[in-house]
Amino acid sequence: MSESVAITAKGLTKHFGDLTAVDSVDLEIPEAAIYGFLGPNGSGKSTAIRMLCGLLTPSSGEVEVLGYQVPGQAEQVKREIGYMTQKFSLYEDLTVAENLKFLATVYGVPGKELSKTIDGALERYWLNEQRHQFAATLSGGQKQRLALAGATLHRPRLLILDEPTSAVDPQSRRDFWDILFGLAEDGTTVLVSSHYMDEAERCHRLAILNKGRLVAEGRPRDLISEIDAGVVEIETSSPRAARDCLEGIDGVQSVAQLGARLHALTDKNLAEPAKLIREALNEAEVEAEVTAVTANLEDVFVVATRPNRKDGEPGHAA
Ligand SMILES: Nc1ncnc2c1ncn2[C@@H]1O[C@H](COP(=O)(O)OP(=O)(O)OP(=O)(O)O)[C@@H](O)[C@H]1O
Repeated sequence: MSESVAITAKGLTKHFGDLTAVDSVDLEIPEAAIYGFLGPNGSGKSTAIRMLCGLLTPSSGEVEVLGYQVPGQAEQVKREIGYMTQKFSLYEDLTVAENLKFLATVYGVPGKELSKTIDGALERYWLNEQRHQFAATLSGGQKQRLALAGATLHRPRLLILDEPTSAVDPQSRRDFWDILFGLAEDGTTVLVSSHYMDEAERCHRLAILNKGRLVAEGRPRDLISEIDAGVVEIETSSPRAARDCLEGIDGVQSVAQLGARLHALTDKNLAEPAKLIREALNEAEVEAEVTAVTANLEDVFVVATRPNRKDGEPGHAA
């Protein structure tokens, strides 16, 4: 990954009437990085991304993208970006190759480069065998690769992906990410919003937003190692009783269900968090296996987006 900066934002803010959708966000996004935006529904991810690439005018704040000032030079930026949303927006009654040809023409790819561009895209996105197939008949993963091929035909320096893999199976999601890593290696900066932790974990860097504010930022492994909490895993056949018993105990910040297990997030300064939890469960006669564990990204997310009990504001984990 190169160390140059692709995007700098200072005090980025967007109001919609009385609502502050994005609130004084400062960001520095490295060039050729896959940069993730994670946050609950309505936390401002899409609004922030759209402002960062010049598609939406900020209420206040400054953004520099690929050397251009936004919003002043937003038109120049638009030529450098590729945009793909979760909704499949290509023509279902055209073949794969016809869809790409249409898009290449819209992007102004010169006639003599057309077939080379399309052949290159079919190769890169593993769609050669489907080139004469109607888009409507493609699998979810193939449609998604076609959408990505379409969004990158003009070789954008910045690629925006809004929840790109919400409709595909895990294998297709892995394949898709392999392609993204290839694009980043070739120098493309990728902004991706997601609800999936496994997807967020693959990003080079992450911004976690909550109620429009940046509440954590960094490399996933650093966010995990610097988490402002202890994590205790609880395996029990009575998760509800365990939660009821633990919530509200001094030193326990929150209890969240992760798959079949519970994760209790405890104050970081507790000497023996597992002992505290074990004793509380024993006293309440809830049978459970209790172990102190290393945090994962979901724990980071819970800590970063939890309401701060004292003032009702989001907690700051960064
Ligand atoms: N054009 C708009 N007019 C009014 N309010 C808007 C507009 N666009 C977004 N909002 C509001 O701004 C807030 C942030 O929305 P945004 O779509 O950026 O969140 P998000 O984190 O991307 O959400 P999701 O994960 O659900 O896509 C929400 O409360 C949303 O309703």
